[in-house]
Amino acid sequence: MDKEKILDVQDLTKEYQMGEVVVHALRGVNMELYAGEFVVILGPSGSGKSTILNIIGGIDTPTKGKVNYKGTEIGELDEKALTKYRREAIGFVFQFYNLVPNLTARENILLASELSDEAISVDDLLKEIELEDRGNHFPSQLSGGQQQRVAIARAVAKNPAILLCDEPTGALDVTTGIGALKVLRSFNRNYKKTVAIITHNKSIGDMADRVFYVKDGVIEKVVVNEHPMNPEEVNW
Ligand SMILES: Nc1ncnc2c1ncn2[C@@H]1O[C@H](COP(=O)(O)OP(=O)(O)OP(=O)(O)O)[C@@H](O)[C@H]1O
Repeated sequence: MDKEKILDVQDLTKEYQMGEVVVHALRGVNMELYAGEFVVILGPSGSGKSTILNIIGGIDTPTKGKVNYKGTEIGELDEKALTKYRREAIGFVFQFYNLVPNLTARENILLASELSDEAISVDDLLKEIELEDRGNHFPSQLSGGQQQRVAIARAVAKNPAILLCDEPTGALDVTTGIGALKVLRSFNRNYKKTVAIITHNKSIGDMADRVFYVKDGVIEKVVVNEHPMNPEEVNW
């Protein structure tokens, strides 16, 4: 069966006018995301990865080009519909976990689940991230890797179709980084969510179904892995 194309990105450009100089962050990006795929976006610093992710996620707008989500052009949505898209279709995970410090792990996840009518149960999520006995702990009482797992559960809680992750392992060491990748992979496989990860770490590409290589504001190459590795097999 053909995979469902969930997101179609066409000819995105993004320019910043910096005084006399125009910075071309994106120069015509085309990409397709398919339902249930685990996608890795690789590329050097400044190549445009975060810009792509932020535009896809509806938190930035392109200078030109289109993002089509399941048949809807997100550039044509009014503010209310765009907010709904951001809330319901997209989950974000960042390098620094951005948990609310005076809320427990459980409350951080619960807060996000209240944004959706189709939220995933917090107990299921705490189990999935192997922190079922730490739900009542505050972020400062958790390690970096544990906090990132809570941040991932929080992003998944509202049951979004697409999870966008900007350097989710950037602040973690190998062991805890692989722990975060395992959680992302299990959400991807168990809940059939599309997961897109930006990373500098080429070896993480080995666990992707599809790898996009970004260079100088364009997609230079797309590689499909017929046999993606398990997170624990990735040679960091
Ligand atoms: N607000 C802004 N104003 C001006 N230039 C910007 C702005 N945001 C991004 N840029 C420029 O756009 C280009 C792409 O930036 P982007 O953050 O998307 O790259 P990246 O591949 O995610 O980099 P990194 O891996 O270092 O995070 C860079 O040259 C950057 O300096």
